[in-house]
Amino acid sequence: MTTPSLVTQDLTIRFGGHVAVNAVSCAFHPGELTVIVGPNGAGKTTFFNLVSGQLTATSGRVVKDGTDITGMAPSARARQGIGRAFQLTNLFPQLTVLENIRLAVQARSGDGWRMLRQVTAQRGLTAQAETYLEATRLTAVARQPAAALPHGDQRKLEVALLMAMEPDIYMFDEPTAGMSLDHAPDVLELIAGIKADPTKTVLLVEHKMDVVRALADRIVVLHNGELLADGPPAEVMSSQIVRDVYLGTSGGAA
Ligand SMILES: Nc1ncnc2c1ncn2[C@@H]1O[C@H](COP(=O)(O)OP(=O)(O)OP(=O)(O)O)[C@@H](O)[C@H]1O
Repeated sequence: MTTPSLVTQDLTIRFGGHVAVNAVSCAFHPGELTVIVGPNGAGKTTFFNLVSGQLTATSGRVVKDGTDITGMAPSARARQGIGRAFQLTNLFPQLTVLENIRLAVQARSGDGWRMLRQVTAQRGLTAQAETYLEATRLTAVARQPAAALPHGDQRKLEVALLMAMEPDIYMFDEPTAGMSLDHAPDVLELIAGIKADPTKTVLLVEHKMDVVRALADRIVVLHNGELLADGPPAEVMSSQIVRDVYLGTSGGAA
């Protein structure tokens, strides 16, 4: 077993009297894709927010490659290699697809938003951006404004932006939500490609059981903010407690 890249220790957050994530201890490893499932309100998105920094834990810790990142802002966590796909919020809608990806490459390369750069360096950025365009099969729409893309291509662009940041930890929250059936396989293939890289750790929140079956190396089940089960997909999905509280309460899940 590899050393975990990401560990949560007794991770907890309270909203008033409500404990949305309750003492969740979990370790995530490079080369492994973990799907986090659970009924509505189980705490999945809140758990993600605690890892990526949108929320700060009431108690417990988040540790990335041995560094305690619990108190860090989202931008500092991103610099530590935590990458989370957000719908649309990272896009500049009036800029083209290529320009959006180029900005992400530039941000990661440490040049920030500096405009005056040498032509050769600019070309290097464009060449890198083009590799992510090709990887996400967006080359044909490279010159279109991001805002003009159909929903499915916008989701692919979100994956391209995330890849351009070259994180160690990829976090996807329902990556095919709202996508048509013909676009979803492209995004799932992209995520499968990322998980094939033994240096990358992938966390996925997902409701669709066909997506879980296609991608999961491991399943973590949250219920009422607590870790209910954690293990290989076949073991977790056949466990009686999971069938009772999760599959039993979520009619569309099976
Ligand atoms: N900022 C907040 N203030 C108060 N309560 C919150 C807040 N964020 C989340 N909660 C509560 O925490 C619980 C967990 O919510 P969360 O969105 O994490 O669940 P989820 O498993 O992602 O659900 P879904 O599958 O419906 O997206 C819910 O009861 C929710 O109402």
